[in-house]
Amino acid sequence: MDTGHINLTFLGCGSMNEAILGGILAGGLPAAQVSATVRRPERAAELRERYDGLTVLAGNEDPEANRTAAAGADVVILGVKPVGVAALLAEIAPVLKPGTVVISVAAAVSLELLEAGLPAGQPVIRSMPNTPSRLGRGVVSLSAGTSAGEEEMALAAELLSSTGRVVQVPEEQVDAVSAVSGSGPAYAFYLAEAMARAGVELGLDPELSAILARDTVAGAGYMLAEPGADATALRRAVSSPNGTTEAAIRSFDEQGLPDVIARGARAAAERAAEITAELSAK
Ligand SMILES: NC(=O)C1=CN([C@@H]2O[C@H](COP(=O)(O)OP(=O)(O)OC[C@H]3O[C@@H](n4cnc5c(N)ncnc54)[C@H](O)[C@@H]3O)[C@@H](O)[C@H]2O)C=CC1
Ligand SMILES: O=C(O)[C@@H]1CCC=N1
Repeated sequence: MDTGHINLTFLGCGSMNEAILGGILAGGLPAAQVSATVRRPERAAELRERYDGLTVLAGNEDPEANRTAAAGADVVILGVKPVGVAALLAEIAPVLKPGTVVISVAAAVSLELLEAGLPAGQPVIRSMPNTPSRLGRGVVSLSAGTSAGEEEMALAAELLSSTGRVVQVPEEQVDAVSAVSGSGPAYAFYLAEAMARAGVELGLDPELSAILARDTVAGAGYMLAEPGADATALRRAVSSPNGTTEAAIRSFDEQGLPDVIARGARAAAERAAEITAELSAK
């Protein structure tokens, strides 16, 4: 798939869309082919400063920003909060080219809602990325809308491949993907925070403990990223029989930590379903 002449635009460019933008530019798509819209001019200036050659339009000073960016695009990536998606679609629907591929990264926003806000036949893809995309270490799922065929899915996969791994899932699984990999980086950061606090309780200097925790979670992440890595085998390699690690893991198991994590992920998926229901009731 040739992305050589693709014009790509990011509508809304906060944490998630900037992470994708960063990954795609680092992957070699020329900034001249990419644009982004934001609300505040200060945020636009920040992005222009950070990404040389990127066109950034700010809605607060140019009410046509989203329409201008969307009208010229072959692919648009919607990166606003779920509650803002319908209004954004209403804004851009009249100016989109018929073949423009609309990708939404919004959690809980169904393909049905996306398609209802766009002209019939517009190719739409629902995706669930995560923030390590910025480093090319993300994982993103794609689910095809009714008018997104193999060609559009291949184009989206090709564009997003520089952000990390791309998987295809049926839409019914997106909330589960979100609960594992969409929110997942926050779980890993939460673990690092908890480990740092544990070190302080054991008498370490807070700054040192934060460094130990951060570098350890990052180092473990690098090991997991190696080809063929297996989390269970890697964990066992740290755990000497009857040693210190085993004592910690036994304590985690006795306290039901795997269940705690499963219940947390379930809460994330349930919240996604709740937001979907809230949005469809509007
Ligand atoms: N943050 C994450 O790790 C992930 C977020 N997502 C999804 O990504 C979407 C964005 O989330 P975040 O980046 O975290 O939020 P964010 O608040 O950092 O970014 C949203 C951005 O959109 C801008 N914006 C809002 N309305 C706009 C409009 N009409 N025109 C132009 N810009 C507009 C806001 O000013 C803001 O900068 C959400 O729908 C979320 O569900 C999905 C996966 C992971
Ligand atoms: O917290 C959220 O709602 C979004 C979706 C997945 C990660 N962040």
